[in-house]
Amino acid sequence: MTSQWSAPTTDGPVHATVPVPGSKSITNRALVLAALADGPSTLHAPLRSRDTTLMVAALGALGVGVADGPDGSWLVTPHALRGPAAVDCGLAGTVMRFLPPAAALAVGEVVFDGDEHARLRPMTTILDALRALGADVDGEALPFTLHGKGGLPGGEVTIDASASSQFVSGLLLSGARYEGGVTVAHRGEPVPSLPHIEMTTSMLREAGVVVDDSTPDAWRVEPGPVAGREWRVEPDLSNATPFLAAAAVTGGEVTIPGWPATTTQPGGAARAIFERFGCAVTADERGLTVRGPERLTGLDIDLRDESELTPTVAALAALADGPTVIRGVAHIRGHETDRIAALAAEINRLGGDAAETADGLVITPRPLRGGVWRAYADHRMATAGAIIGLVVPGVAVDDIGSTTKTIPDFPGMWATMLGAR
Ligand SMILES: O=C(O)C1=C[C@@H](OP(=O)(O)O)[C@@H](O)[C@H](O)C1
Ligand SMILES: C=C(OP(=O)(O)O)C(=O)O
Repeated sequence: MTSQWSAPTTDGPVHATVPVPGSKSITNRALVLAALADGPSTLHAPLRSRDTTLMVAALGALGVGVADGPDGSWLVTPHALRGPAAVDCGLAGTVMRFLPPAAALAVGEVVFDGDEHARLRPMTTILDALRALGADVDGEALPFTLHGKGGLPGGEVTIDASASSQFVSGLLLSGARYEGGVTVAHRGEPVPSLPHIEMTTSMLREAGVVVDDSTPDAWRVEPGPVAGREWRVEPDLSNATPFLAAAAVTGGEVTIPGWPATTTQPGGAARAIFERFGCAVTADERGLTVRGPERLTGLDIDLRDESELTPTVAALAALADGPTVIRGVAHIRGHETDRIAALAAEINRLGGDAAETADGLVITPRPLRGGVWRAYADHRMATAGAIIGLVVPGVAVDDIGSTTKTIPDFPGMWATMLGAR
């Protein structure tokens, strides 16, 4: 179901404190690790959105117990994974890439499918890797079927992970439960979104798993138990960026409470990125605060490590004072939609000047006009449209419902933020 939304325009600086829900990436890793653990786990402040409830439903279908705690937490009781089961991945990369390596441990058949666009997202690399590690898989992309044998030999595999870091993360998350553990080597163009692999290795270590990542482009997970534990989920720093952008484009001030002092989330790079656009950024006991400048500076930026920030950066760039070059994100053509093509098309539709390059965009600011901003079912395209709509009257986002992928109530949060000034 799609839902057109008139993006609110503000006639003054936005001033607000905006608590943001938990990290999608941490929540879905914690769920998988909790499902594979040797005892119960609790996830405190998990994200409850489409991507994470799909993960919970899938684990439930495989026999894992996930119950609601009294305070919004999730209580996970592991169980030997079993089919037959059907897994709906929606459009979630973390479900389609993190769950098959776990489901390969199940007894019985597990069928995976997802949204129409999910069927186009790259999967062959991880399915071939699972075959090389001993799994029996029919298919090259969604939909596909895993014939689980109750365990997996594991061992060494070489893959080209240049299309997604999630291929590496997915194999590592379940690797401790394979008989020989797993060694993943990458050969090819650079792996994108490397902080997300650090998030994986760091969470594995928190669960007591032995990981060796001392060699670039190679990761070793020793076989052994995964500990059940208490997981505390940080706020989603990438989802914080549209709200921080509201301060940036209106010369206002937005604070995100609970911003961690250190993090493996690539959204942590938002601090430096907003500074480069000319914003003042401070971190104190209230959280992270961005103050918008009179005019945003255009910049030349490589977003390979934090590629999921590209839609926010592109929206800021379209409203800046000088041209911006975004580099290093060729692989985001395989995200929820082809984000390079989508951003260029939508900025240009509103009268802007955005040109696609092989690995990014060149955006030259021009006065923008209202019109329909298409989201392509992509939550971050939708929030990019909301940012532009703040200062360009008459922008309507065609599918604001897509934001439920990782934010339960984006329109409500946006309205509360605007009402606070
Ligand atoms: O592991 C994760 O949680 C993610 C890894 C990244 O994927 P890519 O490596 O495909 O960019 C990121 O863009 C995505 O939003 C979440
Ligand atoms: C690329 C993204 O999501 P996914 O986890 O579905 O890959 C994203 O959230 O920007």
